[in-house]
Amino acid sequence: MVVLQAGYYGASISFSFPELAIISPRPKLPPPEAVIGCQSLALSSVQLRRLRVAPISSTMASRSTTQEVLPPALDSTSDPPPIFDGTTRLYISYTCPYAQRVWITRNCKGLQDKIKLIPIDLQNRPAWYKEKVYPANKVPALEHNNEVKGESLDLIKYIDSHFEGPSLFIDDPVKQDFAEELLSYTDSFRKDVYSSIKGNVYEAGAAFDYIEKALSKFDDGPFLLGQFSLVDIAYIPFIERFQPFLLDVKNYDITLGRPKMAAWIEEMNKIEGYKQTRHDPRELVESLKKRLMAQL
Ligand SMILES: N[C@@H](CCC(=O)N[C@@H](CS)C(=O)NCC(=O)O)C(=O)O
Repeated sequence: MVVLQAGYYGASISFSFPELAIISPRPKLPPPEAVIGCQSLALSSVQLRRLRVAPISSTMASRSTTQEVLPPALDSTSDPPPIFDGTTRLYISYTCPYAQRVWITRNCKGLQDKIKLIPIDLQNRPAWYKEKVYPANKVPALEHNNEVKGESLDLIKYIDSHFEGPSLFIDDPVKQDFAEELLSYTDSFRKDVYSSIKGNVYEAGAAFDYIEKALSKFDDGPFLLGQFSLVDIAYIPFIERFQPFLLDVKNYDITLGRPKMAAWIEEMNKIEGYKQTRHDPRELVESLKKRLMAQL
């Protein structure tokens, strides 16, 4: 695990993964006053060195550097917010990879003041969430213009096209076609890796090879469409979980022999809007282990 930690800017948030059952009754959250961002965290000297030397391009730098104070999660004892009062609200769980996609999108567009985060404790959900906000009773959900919408892949596109901030969709028909192909593969990707965790991990190789090949398609940048886009945002929460888990549990390094993947992860780790949503990899691994054990 030492190797892994050099590349991470951990935040003290625990993790939940829907297919892998439960971790703890209540996710461990940062104290209300905690600031999620590299400055507030206890970093090792290696991490600090990486942070100082990390080259951040001007485009990256403009992608939101707001250090946000995260609100505590609402649980069954919490009152609902004043729903449909005109405020735009993003209901998330700090531990949900699907919600993380939308949270990253909101951060990367610099919408911290326009879209209010409402974290929900999924293990002790408030009844009003299903009754008054989102009958599907899942996160993420977005309250906007007197409506509530769900589904992370729909929401990242919706936020990108309905709100201000830098566009995260690439205006090129060839890239757009490829974006749709990649987005429609996200679910199979997740399922393939998940089933390989239970069985032969080398079967996951094909899923990671697909990503490696995708990263080779455009040579105008290290991201899945060359330049940073919603497609990177759709995959990264799952890679963030699979990478440390497979390394720890199966001794399988997803970046070995996949140089594009290694470079992509390194570049993603420099995106401020993503960094603010990241989890401590040790907690990810421990949570996944517990969940997997519960299923065996
Ligand atoms: N397809 C949905 C999946 C969302 C999802 O499964 N969220 C989980 C948390 S990671 C959830 O809310 N689970 C609560 C439940 O199923 O009761 C999306 O992409 O938004």
